[in-house]
Amino acid sequence: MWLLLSPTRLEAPFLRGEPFAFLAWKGLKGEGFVYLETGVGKVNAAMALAAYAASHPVERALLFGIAGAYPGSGLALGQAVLIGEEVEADLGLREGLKPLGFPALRKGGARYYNRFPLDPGLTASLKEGLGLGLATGLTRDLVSESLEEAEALAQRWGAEVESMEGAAFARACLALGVRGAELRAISNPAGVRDRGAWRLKEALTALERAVSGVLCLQAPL
Ligand SMILES: O=C(O)c1cccc(C(=O)CC[C@H]2O[C@@H](n3cnc4c(=O)[nH]cnc43)[C@H](O)[C@@H]2O)c1
Repeated sequence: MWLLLSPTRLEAPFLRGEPFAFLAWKGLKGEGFVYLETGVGKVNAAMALAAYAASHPVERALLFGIAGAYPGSGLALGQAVLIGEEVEADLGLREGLKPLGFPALRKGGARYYNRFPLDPGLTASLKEGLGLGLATGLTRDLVSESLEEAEALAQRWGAEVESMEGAAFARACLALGVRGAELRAISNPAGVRDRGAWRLKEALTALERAVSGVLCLQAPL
């Protein structure tokens, strides 16, 4: 059983199931999955996963949604990618959390500051099963508002994809011991606010294809 999460219902119009309410969230119970609409941003993503996992067994979780692509990423509008690692870029100083001297998370002898891996085994299985590429995600509660800002973030952190939830989900998965993967479809160039340059329809088509593929994969993941 998958726990599927997306920030908005607009990113999951293709999912069919029995509607239900869980605390502050709405969801669907479908064939092989439970879906939760988390709401936008880091706190919503982490809260929805943690609250659900506190009262239900979660075998594996997938966060999916639209995202921006940084300049020079090589990613096309409408392209779906899996995220291997997430950067929480608005935590600590502009240089990150390390200069402050304490990690965001300690787990199994490891210290995590601003970078949080998604589950490597689950991500590798999805990459092979779906034939998708892998990218590094960057997360902030604020979206980039110019190409200059987007370029600087991409350079500073070595990231290709910008979203508002990924790092919070990855970090919550690590903290809770949930196997988690993240799938994004590129809707816009990061830093470009002109909606005429966005390709929402193409991104939603790519999400539908990839999420349907995830639900169809037979091998035990
Ligand atoms: O109005 C704007 O300038 C603007 C710019 C970027 C994103 C938004 C959203 O409302 C999207 C929120 C939603 O989608 C994800 N997303 C999509 N593209 C981006 C992006 O370039 N940077 C960050 N997040 C993006 C995000 O994860 C939210 O869930 C509006």
